[in-house]
Amino acid sequence: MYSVAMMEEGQRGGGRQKEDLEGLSSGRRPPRRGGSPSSYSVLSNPGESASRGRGKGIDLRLSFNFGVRHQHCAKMINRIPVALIACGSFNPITNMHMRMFELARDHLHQTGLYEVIKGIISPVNDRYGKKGLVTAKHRVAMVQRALETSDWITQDPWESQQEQWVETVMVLRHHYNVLFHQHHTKNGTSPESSKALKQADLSNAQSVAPRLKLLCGADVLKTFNNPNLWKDEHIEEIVQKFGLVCISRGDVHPQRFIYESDILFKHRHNIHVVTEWILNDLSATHIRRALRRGQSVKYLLPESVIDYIQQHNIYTAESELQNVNEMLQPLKAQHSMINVLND
Ligand SMILES: Nc1ncnc2c1ncn2[C@@H]1O[C@H](COP(=O)(O)OP(=O)(O)OP(=O)(O)O)[C@@H](O)[C@H]1O
Ligand SMILES: NC(=O)c1ccc[n+]([C@@H]2O[C@H](COP(=O)(O)O)[C@@H](O)[C@H]2O)c1
Repeated sequence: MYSVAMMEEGQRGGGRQKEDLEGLSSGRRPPRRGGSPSSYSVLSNPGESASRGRGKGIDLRLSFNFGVRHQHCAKMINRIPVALIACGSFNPITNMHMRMFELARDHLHQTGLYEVIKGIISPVNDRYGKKGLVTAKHRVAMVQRALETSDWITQDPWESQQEQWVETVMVLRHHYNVLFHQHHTKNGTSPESSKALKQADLSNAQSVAPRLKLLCGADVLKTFNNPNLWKDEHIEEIVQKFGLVCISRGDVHPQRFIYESDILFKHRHNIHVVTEWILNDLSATHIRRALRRGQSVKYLLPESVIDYIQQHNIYTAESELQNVNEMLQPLKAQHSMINVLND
């Protein structure tokens, strides 16, 4: 069902996204939608961040925020709704994981094409087999605490609750189906009527089914290169049918991997590369190491997560030995296939 409903962005709208991306990378303004003179500068509005999220403080910003929010909503009309999903270990979740969502949302809004409607964090299944991976029960609880401060990023433990490790494309298919059904329930439409609407113009934005894009760091894009880790047809499905938002990580820039891969290059217009200019090398591995050594991790992850880690004494020399002699599940599957072929 989802394959009918989804389409590569570059195939629609006469390649407008391509223009937008080129416009952005060259510093040109992306083309405006609906002729509004400032429709792309949604997030450059100084009141914007105050109008999102917190919003509980009663002060003079209230009336100002109302105006800004109203303006913000007006600017979001006719945009393609997008949900972003990040799959990973989150062992533990760090500030950078949440920042990744903020960077991606800013970027997509600034294209003038999309409205990001939600973020989803999907912690990997315990059977993934990664060294030092603590149980999903703890990783999910930590993500839950971290997300208390976000009004748009959510967590979905579906992946972690499956019997086995699940390939990322399956996770995307599952969440796309959920989104698709939620959309129709909300609008009181049938999935069939939406297929026709998808071909129609975007003026009826409420009726446009949301897209789901995979959000990841450049290191994940780099692993696409490893044929034992990812199947080509899965990579193709991810970039063609869903789309990718990839954040640069340290000095790892995704453009090279896109250029060097035929599949990624072919679907490059469905890959959004976002540069994080505020460089930091924050990773869950660094956090676990510091914790094992009794060093402070304050300001690298939310206080509520640090409290949880301390209460449950999660990261120790022992926990780091989890799966130490294990092969990653995707490699294992490939390995057994090669053995069968050799027999
Ligand atoms: N500093 C960062 N910059 C950009 N992306 C990041 C950063 N940290 C994590 N990510 C991204 O977040 C997602 C989830 O990552 P994951 O849970 O594996 O965290 P990690 O910090 O890379 O973990 P580990 O150090 O254990 O490998 C991945 O797509 C990863 O690329
Ligand atoms: N073939 C696949 O679908 C495949 C292969 C390797 C990793 N992954 C996913 O990528 C993410 C990587 O997480 P880590 O960076 O923590 O290893 C995980 O969610 C994992 O399930 C998927």
